[in-house]
Amino acid sequence: MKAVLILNAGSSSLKFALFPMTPKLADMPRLSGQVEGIGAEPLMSAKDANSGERFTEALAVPPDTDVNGQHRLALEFIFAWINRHSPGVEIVAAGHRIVHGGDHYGAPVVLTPEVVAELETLIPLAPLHQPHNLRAIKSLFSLMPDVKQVGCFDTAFHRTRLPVAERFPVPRALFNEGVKRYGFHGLSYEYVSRQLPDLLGEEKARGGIIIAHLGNGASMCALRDGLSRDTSMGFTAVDGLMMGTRTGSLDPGVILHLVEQKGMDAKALSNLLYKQSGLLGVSGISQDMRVLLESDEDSAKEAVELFCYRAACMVGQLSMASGGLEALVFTGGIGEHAAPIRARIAEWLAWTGLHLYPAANQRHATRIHTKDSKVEVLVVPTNEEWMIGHHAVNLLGLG
Ligand SMILES: Nc1ncnc2c1ncn2[C@@H]1O[C@H](COP(=O)(O)OP(=O)(O)O)[C@@H](O)[C@H]1O
Ligand SMILES: CC(=O)OP(=O)(O)O
Ligand SMILES: [Mg+2]
Repeated sequence: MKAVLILNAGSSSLKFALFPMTPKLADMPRLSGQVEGIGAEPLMSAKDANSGERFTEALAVPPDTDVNGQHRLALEFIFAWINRHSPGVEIVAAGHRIVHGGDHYGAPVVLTPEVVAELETLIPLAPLHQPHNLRAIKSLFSLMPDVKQVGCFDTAFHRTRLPVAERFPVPRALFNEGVKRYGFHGLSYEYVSRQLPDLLGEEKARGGIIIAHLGNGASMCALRDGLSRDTSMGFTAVDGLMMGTRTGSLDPGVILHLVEQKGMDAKALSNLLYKQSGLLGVSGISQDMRVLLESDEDSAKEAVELFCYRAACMVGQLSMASGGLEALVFTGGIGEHAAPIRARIAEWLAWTGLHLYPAANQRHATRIHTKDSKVEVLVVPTNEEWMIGHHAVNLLGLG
């Protein structure tokens, strides 16, 4: 059997899928799974669709292994598992999520060592993702030198954003050097937006839509005519919404204060903004929404409330770019699975006439709004892996 291997390195997870080519890309993967909790307690869960076997195992991580080391272990663990579960499978292509494509890459690309070298220059703009994305590609160069690899960019979907949504109010010279708003989670938005005509009808799907991708990394995208018009993340994936460990938007004066009054250098700041803040920083307990929702601590409740408030504010802000709000769509680990978070965000938005139907929300139904809600509210599981596979097969002319 021929198959396409997909690797999707997120900030706290490494997801994989092996899609059969039968002869075009299958809808469902033969093997799929992820190591989640990278940086905390990595746990591998995977599924073999052929045998129906499900597999879960905590990774043995030597003490003091940093996030990079944990991502490396996760990759080795996944390769070994795929090897054991894919006798008779011929991998004919591989597809990767690459978080930052910079100014140069606006569409999927066949990966060569030269392309990877160029993408390495963007590591400072996506320190939680780009190194892991590129490590997976380089590992496959040596493990499967004959297999063509395709890179798909999180930034690409936002190329249609409004020109005004591209700029920061900084001197022109910086904009010309590439200091601009790119946006991320584009593969997720592309996958989810493709489902909307079926779910909402063609006409409504062309209207003002906001997709909320709430995972360990979180962002929102304003769409009109099915295209990205603006998004909450900017130059880097630390902007916008509050996240698992990232601040999201922050008064730049806070950074000046930390440098001038506390003598923090770039490394310390990066650590604070990307790794010590967000849900983890405010709660002092965990970056994992599941843990916070179960906690009775006031600090956990405060972190959850701040997450929801800032998410609701962003819906208000982005409704400008989408020219109204016909539908709000939840996706990502939190968006798909955390009913209390969807409910609290909806409460803040009640003034718009948006109302959830609690029982539908509780069971994570596709449509979770009441009959009289002025805004449709959907839960649509994302599938970045399928989207990457689709692009890889098209670009390589395999399907
Ligand atoms: N049942 C659940 N309830 C609340 N939060 C959940 C649930 N399942 C997953 N999550 C949250 O989803 C996050 C991971 O989202 P995901 O989109 O997979 O992450 P990544 O950003 O690494 O791709 C976890 O950190 C966890 O907080
Ligand atoms: C761009 C980004 O934040 O990705 P993730 O949610 O996978 O961390
Ligand atoms: Mg993700």
